Amino acid sequence: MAKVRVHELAKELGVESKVVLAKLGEMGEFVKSASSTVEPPVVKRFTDKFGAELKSAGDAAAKKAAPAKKAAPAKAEEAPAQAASPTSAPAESPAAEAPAAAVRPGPGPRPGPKPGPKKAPEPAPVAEEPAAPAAPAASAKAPSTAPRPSAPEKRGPAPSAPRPGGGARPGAPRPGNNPFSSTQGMGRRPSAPPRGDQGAGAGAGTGAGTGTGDNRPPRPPAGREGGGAPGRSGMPRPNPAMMPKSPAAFGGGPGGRPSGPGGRPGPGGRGPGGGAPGRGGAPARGGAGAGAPARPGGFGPSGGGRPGGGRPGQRGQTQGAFGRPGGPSRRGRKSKRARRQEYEQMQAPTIGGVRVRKGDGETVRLPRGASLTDFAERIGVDAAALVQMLFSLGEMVTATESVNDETFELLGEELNYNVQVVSPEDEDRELLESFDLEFGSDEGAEADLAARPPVVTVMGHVDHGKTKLLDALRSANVAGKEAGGITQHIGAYQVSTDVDGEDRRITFIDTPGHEAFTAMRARGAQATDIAVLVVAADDGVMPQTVEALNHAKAAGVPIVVAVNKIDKPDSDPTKVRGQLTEYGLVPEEYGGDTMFVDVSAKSELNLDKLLEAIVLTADASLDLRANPEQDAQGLVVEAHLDRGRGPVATILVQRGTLRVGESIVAGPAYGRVRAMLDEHGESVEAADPSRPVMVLGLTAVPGAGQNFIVVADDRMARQIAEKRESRERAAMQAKRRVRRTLEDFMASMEKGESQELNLILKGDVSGSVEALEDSLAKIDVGDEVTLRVIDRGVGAITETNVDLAAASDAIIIGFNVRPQGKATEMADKEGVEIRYYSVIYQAIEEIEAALKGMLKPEYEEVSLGHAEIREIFRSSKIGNIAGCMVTDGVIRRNAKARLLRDNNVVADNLDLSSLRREKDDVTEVREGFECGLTLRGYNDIKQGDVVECFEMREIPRA
Ligand SMILES: Nc1nc2c(ncn2[C@@H]2O[C@H](COP(=O)(O)OP(=O)(O)OP(=O)(O)O)[C@@H](O)[C@H]2O)c(=O)[nH]1
Repeated sequence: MAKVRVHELAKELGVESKVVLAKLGEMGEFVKSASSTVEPPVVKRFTDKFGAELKSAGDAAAKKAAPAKKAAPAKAEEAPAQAASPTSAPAESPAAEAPAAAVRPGPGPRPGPKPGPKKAPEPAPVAEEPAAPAAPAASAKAPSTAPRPSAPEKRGPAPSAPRPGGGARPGAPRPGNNPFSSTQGMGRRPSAPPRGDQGAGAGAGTGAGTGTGDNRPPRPPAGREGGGAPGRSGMPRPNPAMMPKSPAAFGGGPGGRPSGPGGRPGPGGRGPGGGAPGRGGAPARGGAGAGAPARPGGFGPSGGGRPGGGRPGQRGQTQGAFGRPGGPSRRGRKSKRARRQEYEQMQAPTIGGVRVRKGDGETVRLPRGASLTDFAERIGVDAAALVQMLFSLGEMVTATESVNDETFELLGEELNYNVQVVSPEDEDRELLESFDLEFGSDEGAEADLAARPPVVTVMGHVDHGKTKLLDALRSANVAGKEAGGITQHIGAYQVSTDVDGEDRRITFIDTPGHEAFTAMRARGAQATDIAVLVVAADDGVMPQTVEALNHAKAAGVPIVVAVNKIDKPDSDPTKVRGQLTEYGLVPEEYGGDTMFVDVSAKSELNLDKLLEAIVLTADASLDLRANPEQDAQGLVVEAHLDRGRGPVATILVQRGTLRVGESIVAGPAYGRVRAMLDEHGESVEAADPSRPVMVLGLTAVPGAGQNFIVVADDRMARQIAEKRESRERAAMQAKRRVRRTLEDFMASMEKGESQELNLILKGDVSGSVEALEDSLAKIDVGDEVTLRVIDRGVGAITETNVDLAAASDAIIIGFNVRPQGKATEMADKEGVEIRYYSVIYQAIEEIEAALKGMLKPEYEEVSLGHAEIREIFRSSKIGNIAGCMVTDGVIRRNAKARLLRDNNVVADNLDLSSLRREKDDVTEVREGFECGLTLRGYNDIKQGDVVECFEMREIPRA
């Protein structure tokens, strides 16, 4: 299904584009204008939702217009019919025939000559004269001038001929019938009915039709022709704002270029008829055609032969004749718009010196990362006004920059809109919905659900043995099952265990630590069914034990406690039980409901008991079932870029079955599953619920915790992925933008600097990059220094990274990755620093130190001592020398000093420039000693004054 433009959709439903735009807006679709395209799924949703409603509204509107439409043709047809009736005067017959024929233009050409000769002889000689000229005319022109109501025969011949522009018959402008018009198109405007309408009205009176009226806005005076007005009266008046900007907007259709006949009509010159609401093009032509015989020397198709020159009525059609661009003059419209704006402005309140129209508290939904321009479009104001408004509110934001949620909230409050920034999850759900997809729930009924293995995450304090335990569980299992199998770390694995004679599988997420767990949860993804809390029996409950426990509890995940290292002599499993009881984890043996298993990862002790406890806990507190038959869905556990295999992602199937060859979209990555491997490196054809597999074939590296979903085809996958990517980018920009108020800006300008550390993070797996970024975000060094991660990614450090770093003064942090190609060389040349790490904490520590190094030093005053001035020696060379007694502390040369008189500071921040004991220059003099000193540039000292000596010392940053 091809994309559809808004106006096409509107036409289909018979409503105005703005109605469709408004409805789309209600649906949360962000469509700019009538010419914007709408994705097929959105169209479907739209028509499902509003189709019926709008269609009926559209029909109603059409019906309203219809009577007028129908009335005219009816009248017209009636008239000829009457005319043709035997009761009519014979003289009228020929003329009457012509219109009759014209009503059905198809046979048009025939009737002309036919009735002509046939009936002409019959009528009385009186009739012969006028009829004769009419007949040929009819035969030649009837088709084009088709609509000729009763007027002609009444008015008779030539003089009134042009008038009958009455041609204004809707059916008249039949394609290809006008021998004079080369431009006369085949139903170029399917909107013939309105034209007919107008024509019917306008033409009736003005004949002048001139077709020229086409693009004109309504001109009330046009109604002067009398006929025009009635014809139009039944119609909605075209809104100037809705008028196309150029004739081209009409598709150059008959309306756009009155063409042919219109060109020649002498009568056409009477333009006003054309004043009829523009589209009267067709009928006008009719009129013109009628006029043709009178003025055969037109310009032909170029139309507007003498379109009244600069008359407004003529615009839009002058091109051919005068070589002027045929576009409508904008003067009139502009002033109208300006007037409207002025009016609106008058009603608009002033905020910070800017007039912006306020809302009525209506809800405006914006995607995260939207810009002021997006917001301005939704509420129909000028983006520049919003920029200015924000500026006055202390925020400096450009119109196209992504704006953060708080700023939108602020704006919403000021302007009385309920701004809803759609959360990424909601946005994603809506995105999938637009493709008729839903993530997160099983399809089908209860009966379709089948039991699935529990998914387990191992958490606990540092060094309590998480990794060791995961390794032990895996190798013990592998050893038992497939001796010799080479296990690979793919981020998750499955083991099986025998519980009550039943073979039960358990899936372990192989990235220990609650960082991975929380990172997933932060994305709204919950992969974990059960948490194994590892506590070393020799160490007991530690801070991270509690943290992990809280995370699991917050996620509502049942906990199994693995009391580890029981092989150690100083282990005390009982103590661990006691400690955890305080945190609400009461062992079963104490009457609680938490299973505690004493294990030793090192000696592989009680591992089977731990597995059993997991299965039993799952059975007792969880209903782990999923539909294995549907299209697969799940989560990305880990992903990285493999040199040989390209992007590789370990995914966990949560429901459905994933098969090789299926199209999937995982976060912003998509592709077709080329191959699937399990933790033993064996290829897998199908992965059922709770099964972790490594998937090859994606186009990019998705992030840990992002969801994946099987879709119908690659195209859909790509569309979803692209949308996600652009949204992610926008959201990232919004997040990255440091919220900087005007005050901040001023302050940093005053300081003459602003300190910012830009980083580019590269890591081997997405999990580590995310963990690093999250941890960096938590470094708090106050407001003076900001840390910005300007780019992050998985894979080697490339020249592009160096390029970006050079351009933005950034440092590149490589975590378990090396540079690629000439990246190092380039970095040296560009002066870009690349730092390599393999331990996260080290990276964080160093960056924190760097940030602190960027802080301006802070000083504190440290009092050194006091000296009382006992005597003053005056020297012409060096000024007044104070003879002092150090009363406490020390007096140090080059230190700072202040002068106190009766305990009041009389001079501050003086420099103690020289210090002597006896005749020797000294650096310091201690309490109880006499000394002579001078204060640089200060001579106003008196006996009894006290010199306080102090130093400014840098305060070490915490
Ligand atoms: N004696 C004994 N030592 C163990 C046992 N389990 C783990 N260890 C040791 O404890 C240390 C830490 O084990 P890891 O598995 O690395 O601990 P971890 O919790 O994964 O540590 P982080 O990854 O730093 O959070 C290692 O030296 C292990 O050999 C055990 O059951 N008994």
